[in-house]
Formats: sequence, C-alpha cells, structure tokens
Amino acid sequence: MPAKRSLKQTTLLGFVTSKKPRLSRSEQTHVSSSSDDPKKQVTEGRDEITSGTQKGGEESEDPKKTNVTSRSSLSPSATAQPQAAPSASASSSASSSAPTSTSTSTATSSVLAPPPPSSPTNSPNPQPSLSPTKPPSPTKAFTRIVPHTGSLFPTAPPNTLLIHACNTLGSWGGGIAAQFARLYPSAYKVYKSHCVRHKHNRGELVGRALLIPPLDSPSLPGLKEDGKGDGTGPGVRGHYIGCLFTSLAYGKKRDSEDKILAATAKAWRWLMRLVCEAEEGGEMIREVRMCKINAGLFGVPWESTKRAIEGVELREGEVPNVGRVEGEEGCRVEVQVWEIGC
Ligand SMILES: Nc1ncnc2c1ncn2[C@@H]1O[C@H](COP(=O)(O)OP(=O)(O)OC[C@H]2O[C@H](OP(=O)(O)O)[C@H](O)[C@@H]2O)[C@@H](O)[C@H]1O
Repeated sequence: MPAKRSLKQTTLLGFVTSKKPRLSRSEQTHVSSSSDDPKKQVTEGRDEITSGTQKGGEESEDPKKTNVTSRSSLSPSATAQPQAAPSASASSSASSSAPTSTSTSTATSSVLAPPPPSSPTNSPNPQPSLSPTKPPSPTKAFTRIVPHTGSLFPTAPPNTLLIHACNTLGSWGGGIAAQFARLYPSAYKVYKSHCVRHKHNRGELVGRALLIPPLDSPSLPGLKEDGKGDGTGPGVRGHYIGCLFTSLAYGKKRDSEDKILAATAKAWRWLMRLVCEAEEGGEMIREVRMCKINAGLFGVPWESTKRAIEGVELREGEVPNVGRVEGEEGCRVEVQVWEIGC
C-alpha cells in the first residue's frame, strides 16, 4: 500500500553535498554537515522530497554513489533496498562528462514530511490506489519522449510529475517557471530555499535535480493554465514537480548550449534516480510530463535537448515504474512532452 504521510514520516532522499566520506546507509541517516545538516533540513526542507544524491564538485555525478535514503518512518523496508550502485558514471552513454571520482560524498537530505493538515497549501496529495507491486526493475532503459499538444498543466491528473528546467538562482520568474511559481507557491518556496541553501556552492547544483512532492493541494481553487486567476478548477495542482538544474544562471549569464545539454543529461539521470527512490519510499507518481525544456529562455533547440535526454542510458535504480514500458527492443521510460499548439 502506498505510504500515507504523517507528520512523523520522513523521506530522506539525500542531496549530498558535504565533503564527508561516504558512509554506510545507516550512518548516512545521521550525517550532518555544515551545509546540509539533516536536522536543519527537517526544519527547512520538510516539504522537500528531494533529492538524490550529491557530491561535491569533482565528485562522482552518480546519484547512487552518494545517495542517502532514509525512509525509516515512511517505509521501513525501503532502507533495506539494495543499493546495487553500479559504477554508474562508467556506463553513461549521454553523460560523457560524468565524473568517475567517488572520493567524497555529501548528505543532503530531503524530507518528505507534510505540514499540518490544517494548512491547505501544504496538504499532501491523496495517494492514488495504484498497486505498489511491480516487476523487478530492469537494469537499463532509455527514455522515450511522447509528444502531446496542449498546456502542461490543466489536464495533468493529481500525482503527475511535472518537469521543467531551472537555473540555480532561486527564482521562477520567467517563462513556464513563472507559471509554476503561480500555480505551485508552496513548491516554489521549497525550490527557492533549496537554492538558498546552496548559495555558496551553486555550481554543484548544475546537472542535478530536485523532486518536490505534491504540496499545493488539488482542492485549492483552480487557476487558468497561465496561472492567472481562477479557471481550471480542482485537479490542476496536487502534482510532483521535478526541477532540472540545467544552467547556473539565466539571461545573458546562462550557460552555453553545450553546457546546458551536458547538464540536462546529468540532471535527467539524477531525477530518474530520485523518482525511483520516491517510488521505493511509497510515492505513487502517476505519469510524467514535461514542457520542451531549454527551448524557451535558455534558447536551446528542442531536438538537441530531446537527443540528450533520450541518449541517457538509465541504469539499475534509475528506471522508475512510472512510464515504464517493456518492449521487444528492451525497456523504455515514456515521458510526455506537452507543447501548446498554435
Ligand atoms: N503552459 C505551458 N505548457 C507547455 N509548454 C509551455 C507552457 N508555457 C511555456 N511553455 C514552453 O516551455 C518551454 C520552455 O521555455 P521556458 O522559456 O519557460 O524555459 P527554458 O526551459 O527555455 O528556460 C528555463 C529558464 O527559465 C526560467 O528562468 P527563471 O527561473 O524565471 O529565471 C527557468 O527557471 C530557467 O532558468 C518553451 O518551449 C515554451 O514554449
């Protein structure tokens, strides 16, 4: 059964950024560092589902290698999941820039612990009654983009994961990010505080991702798809939000196209890992949607971004249940890309 969230439930899907040596899983749940003190995150990041794994700058970019996953209260069995961390960086097809070093790891934890039920903007989404049973995760898969026409938001059922590209400066001020900020104010706070927490090491965020659980309740009055005013009714929200850090900054200071594409591939792997961890912790993500990330303010041709994402070979622990299709030619993870039609 899907885990029902309570105040005491926590999911630590660690965003690791300290320079501490890698610890065992049991040790990792107690990791504390100046920048990513788990206790601090229980306070600061209690609405965060986040995050994979992290490491410091030159450390491995493989989420698995630094992963901190503590779901003791959410799903005790989850902590017993085998890590089976393959030498991830070695087999990445699309992330040639993936570091191979594993010298250090950090522990950033993200906490999936809902705020009081009385807070409407923070009410967690009811988990759908989907079967948690699944076939064993395949050891590799590729993402396949499935095009759809329409706005990303209005038809997305509750518990859909909506993905967009972000910079590390903590503002969802332009493009579709501004729509996210209006539609998902609680998620925006989580994103912003995450960026603030990393303000001294923003560079480490690039190529990583943040997974925010449904914090903005579907029972709230709806907004139009552009985020302005009422209109679309309940169900618009109640979504997971995936932030791909594909550029350090925005505007003229945005990264080069090549850097954005490399960061996109890395961040994609990272996010898929986070999704897997969330699923292991009992989260039931219903479908995955994204816009044509990088194709607006970042100015990267969509076809290049699509190639980068579809070129990432997802490995064990990175192949989520949601969107997974087993075909004759192997396993694929289908992700919907929504584009507003003319
Ligand atoms: N409702 C909707 N449904 C479906 N597709 C929609 C849509 N609305 C717009 N699009 C399309 O969505 C694509 C992405 O276009 P965008 O310009 O938004 O994003 P991007 O990925 O190039 O760049 C990211 C930086 O923009 C922000 O900056 P701030 O944080 O504000 O500083 C971020 O945070 C990053 O930094 C384009 O194809 C748009 O046509």
